[in-house]
Amino acid sequence: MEVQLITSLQQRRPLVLAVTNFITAGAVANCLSAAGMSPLMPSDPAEAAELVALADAVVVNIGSVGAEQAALLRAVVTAARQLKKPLVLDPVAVGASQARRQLITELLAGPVTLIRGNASEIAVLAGAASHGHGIDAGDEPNLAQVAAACAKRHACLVVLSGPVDYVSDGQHTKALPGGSPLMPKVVGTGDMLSAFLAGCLTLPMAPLAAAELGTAYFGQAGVQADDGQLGHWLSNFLTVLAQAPHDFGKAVQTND
Ligand SMILES: Nc1ncnc2c1ncn2[C@@H]1O[C@H](COP(=O)(O)OP(=O)(O)O)[C@@H](O)[C@H]1O
Ligand SMILES: Cc1ncsc1CCOP(=O)(O)O
Ligand SMILES: [Mg+2]
Repeated sequence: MEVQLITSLQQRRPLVLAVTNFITAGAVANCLSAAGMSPLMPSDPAEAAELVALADAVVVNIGSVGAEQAALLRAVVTAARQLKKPLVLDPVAVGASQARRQLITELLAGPVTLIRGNASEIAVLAGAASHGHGIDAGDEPNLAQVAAACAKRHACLVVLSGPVDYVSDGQHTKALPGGSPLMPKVVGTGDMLSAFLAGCLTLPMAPLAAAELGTAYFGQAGVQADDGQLGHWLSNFLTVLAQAPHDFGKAVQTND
């Protein structure tokens, strides 16, 4: 069932409009493309409404928080809400600066479909103590509760990633093991997961189930891409994503 859904998604090639950051934009575009999705990265707020209208799903990421990027984020988020597109928010390093916290508060004044962040980022958005170190997560306790609290507070789905990923709608929280210890060492894996989940929200299933499927699928692809060498992980991962999903459909199914 899950495998058929992923195959149908790849046949549709959903257009994912992605405002990422200047560090990981290329990796995110290649990840989406390998996974059978069509990436488009906007750069001018003036074209936001037109590009969002073309998109099947939208992901925004606050990794680069300059004034121009903030204007682009506002324009894209506003258009996504007006046009009722699935909208994923990635609060990169939100605990690191006042500017990031302000921007996130502004972007979360309206609804989003899903927030995807690491444990420290989600803790900040849940109003809990957090121990992040720039883009990296610190040690945070009670991860399932933190994910659920964040989902309730912002009335959306939450994916809290890490050695175990937690997917929550505030009422139900699922823990999904998977992934590789190499993944937090490759810059951009979180950004890729956020963008990938935006595309998964176009699946013909409940958004919570789509978020669980997408998170499990990404994690299993991450396991398969691990040959023990950090420098190989990203190219292996693109190769695994580009394979027909039946090649690792079993692993996805047993993860549920
Ligand atoms: N120690 C780990 N073991 C296995 N997978 C991990 C580990 N840390 C992160 N991941 C995986 O890496 C991806 C990105 O998560 P994370 O590193 O938390 O995001 P970010 O890059 O935003 O900090 C997710 O798919 C997650 O499951
Ligand atoms: C290094 C860096 N600096 C600002 S954004 C960014 C990339 C963050 O990517 P990820 O959260 O996926 O590791
Ligand atoms: Mg991140």
